Amino acid sequence: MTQVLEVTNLHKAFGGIKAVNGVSFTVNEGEILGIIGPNGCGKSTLFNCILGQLEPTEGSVRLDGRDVTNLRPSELNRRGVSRTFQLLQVFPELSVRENLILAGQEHEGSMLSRFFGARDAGLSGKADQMISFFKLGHLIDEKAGGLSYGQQKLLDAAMAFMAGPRLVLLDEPAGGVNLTMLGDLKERLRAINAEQGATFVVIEHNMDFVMSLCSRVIVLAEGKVLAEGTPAEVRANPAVIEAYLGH
Ligand SMILES: Nc1ncnc2c1ncn2[C@@H]1O[C@H](COP(=O)(O)OP(=O)(O)OP(=O)(O)O)[C@@H](O)[C@H]1O
Repeated sequence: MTQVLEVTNLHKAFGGIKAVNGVSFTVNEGEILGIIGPNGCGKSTLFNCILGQLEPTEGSVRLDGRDVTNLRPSELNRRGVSRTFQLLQVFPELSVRENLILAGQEHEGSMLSRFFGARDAGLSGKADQMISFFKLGHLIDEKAGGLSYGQQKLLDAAMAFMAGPRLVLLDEPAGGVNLTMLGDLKERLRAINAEQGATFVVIEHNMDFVMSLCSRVIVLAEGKVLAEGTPAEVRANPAVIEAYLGH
């Protein structure tokens, strides 16, 4: 099995707070890995250390066997690592298609696109593919700001996959999304995984969403890995029930 991501003994302290305290895990090619845990257990800090937004105090991050610890987010993006944010990053004044083209341009490192708008640069074919894949065809020319919150989340996910990246990290994709859209989002994420072999890691509070989407789940508690396994194994783990599920 090919390992896409390997996190080894990662630590991040903020003064006396050990937000991430010796976390190690791997993500295999084509896998959907879920990371769950109670509020404040270190999920976002872990993501931000992997993505170059925070400098780990200790430990390493490898992508396809190469050390990428402390690389800047833009460099990681060029190497095929993409992410969504807890708070939406879509551009409300731009159309669905323009948002997707812009996401593709940013992957290619053209931050100038932020200033000069979404020029095509050969990306519209790919944008149309994503629009059809994420079933956004009826909204193609709508301004992103006019979409429902759930539709914007779908667009946000489509933007992260725009560059056909090696690895996508999804930060609470289900947050604030209604049940119908949640079903659509899950179905589309499953499909992109099955049909395109996309590898991704999902941080999520919504337990049902994680348990039904992910092939493997890691449970964090107080900055450490408390448990790891299939959704069924994790659900049955007494330590997990005590620390998280029981609340
Ligand atoms: N910039 C920071 N400065 C100081 N402490 C921080 C900082 N960022 C996070 N922390 C602390 O680190 C710990 C882990 O926080 P983190 O946001 O990573 O948890 P989380 O699991 O993502 O929480 P949530 O589910 O609420 O988003 C918390 O105690 C938090 O208060």
